[in-house]
Parts: sequence; structure tokens; C-alpha cells
Amino acid sequence: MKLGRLNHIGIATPSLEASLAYYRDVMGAAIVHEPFDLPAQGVKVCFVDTPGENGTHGTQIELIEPLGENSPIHGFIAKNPAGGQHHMCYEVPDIHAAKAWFEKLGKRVLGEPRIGAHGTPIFFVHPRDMNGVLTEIMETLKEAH
Ligand SMILES: CC[C@@H](C(=O)O)C(=O)SCCNC(=O)CCNC(=O)[C@H](O)C(C)(C)COP(=O)(O)OP(=O)(O)OC[C@H]1O[C@@H](n2cnc3c(N)ncnc32)[C@H](O)[C@@H]1OP(=O)(O)O
Ligand SMILES: [Co+2]
Repeated sequence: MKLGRLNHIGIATPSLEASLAYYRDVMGAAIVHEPFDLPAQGVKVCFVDTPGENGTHGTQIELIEPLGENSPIHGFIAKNPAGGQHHMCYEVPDIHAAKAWFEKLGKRVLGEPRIGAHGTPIFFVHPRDMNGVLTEIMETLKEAH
């Protein structure tokens, strides 16, 4: 597998509202996206864009707040009540080929590929197998022509 673009950095937060105020007032970010619920992933999400090339956005900050009783980030927020850096997400051209690659290396893929916040398939690889970093793999969005 070849390392792809860093699509987003996931930041867990107990309050999306407070985190958005921080990125706007302290970091000078223009907040252009609305928060939305992703019940299938147990999180409420809002993206913050960083600047990219030619007026596009670059790597995004993905703010995630627990949603529902079984949120996968409940444990993280319990250990880190103020929130913090939670995962890093890299793009790949083919999600199934990427999953096979990590599994062949003996890495623990957490569940089957499912649709993530960008509408393309994602999966996670256990942080203890990835140098301490919870790693999200995301299939690159194929633009409509
Ligand atoms: C918005 C949708 C989507 C997208 O499209 O982008 C998302 O990003 S959703 C994001 C939230 N979803 C997930 O995180 C799903 C995958 N995560 C999991 O399955 C679990 O969180 C986990 C990684 C298996 C951890 O489970 P948990 O029960 O919270 O923790 P444990 O206590 O069992 O932890 C085991 C071990 O791992 C360390 N750990 C836990 N979380 C992290 C982390 N975010 N980064 C680094 N390390 C982490 C934890 O400290 C334990 O370490 P040891 O004690 O040394 O074993
Ligand atoms: Co993510």
C-alpha cells in the first residue's frame, strides 16, 4: 500500500459548540460547515477546514462529540474529559485492498468497512498496532465527471 493524503485529524470533544468557538476565536478558522449527527458511528460531527491549494481546503479537523449510549468515543472522553487528539485519517484508492494489506501485516482492523462522514467507506486500525495512533483509512471520494 502507498500512503495517501492526510484527509482529517479527529479531535474528540465533550462540546462541539465550545470546540468550534476555539477554532474560530483562537485559531482564526472560518467555520463554514454545520454540525451533523452520524448515529451509525455514534458521533456528532463538525468539520473545520484548513487552507489547501488553489482555493480548495486541505486536511480537515474533524470534531467529534459522543452521540448516544454506545458511542465509541465514550471511553476516550471518560479518560480525557477535556477531549483531545483522537485519530488520523488517510485516504486510499481501494478500501478492500487496504484492509487486506493491514490484515496481512497482522494489524487489528476494527470491524468491516462502513460509510463515514464523507460518504465513502472507512475502517479503523487498532492504535496499539499503529504506533499508538488510532488510524482511520478512508476510500478517496471519486469526483463525478
Ligand atoms: C465521523 C465518522 C468517522 C469518520 O468518517 O471520520 C469517524 O471518525 S468516527 C470516530 C469514532 N469511531 C471510532 O473511534 C471507531 C474505532 N474505535 C474503536 O473501536 C475504539 O475507540 C478503540 C480504538 C478500540 C478503543 O476502545 P476503548 O474501549 O475506548 O478503549 P480501550 O480502553 O479498550 O483502549 C485499548 C487501548 O487503546 C488505547 N486507545 C484507545 N483509544 C485511543 C486513541 N484514540 N488513540 C490512541 N490510543 C487509544 C487505550 O489507551 C488502550 O491502551 P492500553 O491501555 O495501552 O492497552
Ligand atoms: Co474520522
